[in-house]
Amino acid sequence: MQVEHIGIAVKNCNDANHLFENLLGIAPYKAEKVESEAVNTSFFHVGNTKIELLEATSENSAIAKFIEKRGEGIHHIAFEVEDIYAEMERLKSQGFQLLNEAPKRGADNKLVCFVHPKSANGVLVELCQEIRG
Ligand SMILES: C[C@@H](C(=O)O)C(=O)SCCNC(=O)CCNC(=O)[C@H](O)C(C)(C)COP(=O)(O)OP(=O)(O)OC[C@H]1O[C@@H](n2cnc3c(N)ncnc32)[C@H](O)[C@@H]1OP(=O)(O)O
Ligand SMILES: [Co+2]
Repeated sequence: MQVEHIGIAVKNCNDANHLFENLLGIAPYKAEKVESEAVNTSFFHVGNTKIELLEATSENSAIAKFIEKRGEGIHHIAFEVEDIYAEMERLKSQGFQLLNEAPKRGADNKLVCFVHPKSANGVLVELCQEIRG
């Protein structure tokens, strides 16, 4: 299985873009607003995976709540899956608590589903499957 991306909650995407440009020595390859999650994102390629910076666009965003409670930092790990519907069924039957009933549209042309951190050793897990065709 491949780590598709690591999500990092930031207060300000512009500032964080500069910081990560300096840290990694490369520029972000894309920025995308995801309305359904109330976030602005930007992405950096790192080896076979990506860093996703996430800034809240509303105070109801999961990112705003996270930063309020815990401050900036690593927010989630996303795993790439071939068949998100099958993985959701498999994880449900294993007792994991899924945060959405059906996959939803994420950034970067992906269908995504989240697993509650309370059922995954305190780690918010995102499953993502590329939207094909
Ligand atoms: C664009 C897309 C993409 O890549 O395509 C994205 O990534 S969007 C990324 C943004 N979207 C999401 O994260 C959507 C899924 N997330 C959610 O539904 C929510 O953020 C939850 C994970 C359910 C947490 O919500 P909320 O804080 O309101 O719930 P809560 O107060 O009941 O929190 C329950 C406990 O989980 C902890 N908690 C909250 N967020 C956490 C996180 N990211 N990692 C680890 N623990 C976390 C809280 O501190 C709390 O712990 P204590 O009980 O110990 O105090
Ligand atoms: Co993500």
